[in-house]
Amino acid sequence: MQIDILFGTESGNSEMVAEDIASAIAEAGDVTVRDMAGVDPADLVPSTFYLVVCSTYGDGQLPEGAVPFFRALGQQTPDLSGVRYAMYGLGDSDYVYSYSEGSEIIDRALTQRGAERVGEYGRHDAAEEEDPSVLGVAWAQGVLANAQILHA
Ligand SMILES: Cc1cc2nc3c(=O)[nH]c(=O)nc-3n(C[C@H](O)[C@H](O)[C@H](O)COP(=O)(O)O)c2cc1C
Repeated sequence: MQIDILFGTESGNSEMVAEDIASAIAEAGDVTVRDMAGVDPADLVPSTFYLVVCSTYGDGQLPEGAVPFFRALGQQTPDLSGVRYAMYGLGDSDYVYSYSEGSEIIDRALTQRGAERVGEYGRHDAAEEEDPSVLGVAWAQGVLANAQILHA
């Protein structure tokens, strides 16, 4: 199955995580990594499974790279029925009132357009010690195994 990893980043962490996930799951099928900044949400299709990796900036805002994608979701209102995705948010719980909100903004916008979120909502907290890629790879492998896209 085609797996498309979409990252939304401001300072590069989400891109690094997306690339590391792609390397780890390369045997699952055709895996691509794309910056959300260059993705038209109207082009998302049910035959592809999407892994979305997105950080939070400002105070609960989208990272710069995710803004055009979010705007296009609101302006074009594409019908994303049948599209399945899983979400991994990067954030920092020191931002007590806006922890991981950027990914949640994208998550809400996708479900409002009819897409279906699948599996565990992954999160990396920069206030903790864990490596975002190690957690992200384990998250992706779990999601893909549960969705029977990747065999554990
Ligand atoms: C200026 C700034 C603002 C941030 N604001 C938030 C925030 O509101 N909520 C949150 O959960 N994390 C916040 N973070 C943490 C980032 O989401 C975290 O460092 C993440 O790993 C960055 O990923 P990126 O490099 O892909 O953008 C902020 C980080 C910076 C530097």
